[in-house]
Amino acid sequence: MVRESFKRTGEHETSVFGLSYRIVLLNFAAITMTTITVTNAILDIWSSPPSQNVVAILRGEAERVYAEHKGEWTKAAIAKLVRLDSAIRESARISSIGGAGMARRTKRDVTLPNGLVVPKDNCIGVSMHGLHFDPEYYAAPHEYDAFRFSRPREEALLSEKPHVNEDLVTTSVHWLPFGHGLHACSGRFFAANSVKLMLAHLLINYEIKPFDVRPVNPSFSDMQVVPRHAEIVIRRRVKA
Ligand code: HEM
Repeated sequence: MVRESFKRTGEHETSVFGLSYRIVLLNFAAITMTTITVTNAILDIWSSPPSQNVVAILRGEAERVYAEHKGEWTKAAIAKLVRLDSAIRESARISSIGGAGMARRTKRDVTLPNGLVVPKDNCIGVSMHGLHFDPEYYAAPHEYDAFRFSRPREEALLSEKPHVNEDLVTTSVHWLPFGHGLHACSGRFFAANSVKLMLAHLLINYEIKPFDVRPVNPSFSDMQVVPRHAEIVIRRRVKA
C-alpha cells in the first residue's frame, strides 16, 4: 500500500498523514468487517432451528477435515470446509450490513436503462438488501438456510456436472458483501480464511448455547450492525 502511494504524486499521497490515514482506514474497515461477519455467523448458525442440525453438521465437517489434515489448518484444509463456507456466505447474505453496496462516483453523466440520468460526480450505490432478499435470486429469501450454497456444490461434485461455484469469495451481482467488479474487496481471500478458521476452532473446541430467537441487528443510518447487548453463553467442550 505504501509502495502504491509512492507511485503517485502529491503531498496527500506520500505525507506521513496521508499514508497513516490510508493504513488506519484500511485496518479499521478490515478488522471491523471481519468482526461483524464472524459475529453474524455465530448468531445465525446458533439460531438455526434445532431440527436442521446445523451446528452438528458443521462440527462434524470441521472435525473430519481437521483429522484428515493431521491437526493442521492449512489453506487446502480450510478449502474443504464447504458447508461452513456456505453457512458463512448465507449469513453474510441475510445479515449483511446492507445500505448501498458498490459505492462509486460517476466520472461522466450516466443514462440508466429506464432513462434516468445520473450526472457526473455523483455517488451511487446498489441496494444490498434489495438484491439479497429478491425471491428471483433466492428461494425463501428471509430464511437462514445454512447449506443454500453448499447443496448445489456437493450435488455437482457427486454427479460431476459443471456448476457455478458460489463460495465465500465469489462475488456476484446478487451477492454483494464483498462488493463486486474491479474494486471488489481485495482482502476477501484472507478474510474468508480467517473467518472460517475462527468458526472451525469454535465448533471443535467450544459449545455455545443455541439462541431461542436470533438477536436482532440494530439499524445505524441505512446499515445494520451487530447487537451490542446480545449475550452468548459459551464453554469449553469436554472431549472424550
Ligand atoms: C469479512 C471481512 C470483510 C468484508 C465483508 C469486506 C468488505 C469490503 C467491501 C464491501 C469493499 C468495497 C467493495 C466494492 O466497492 O466493490 C471492500 C473493499 C476493500 N477491502 Fe474489504 N472487507 C473485509 C475484509 C478485508 C480485509 C481483511 C482486508 C485487508 C487485509 C480488506 C481490504 C480491502 C481493500 C484494500 C478494499 C478496497 C479495494 C479497491 O477499492 O479496489 N478487506 N471490502
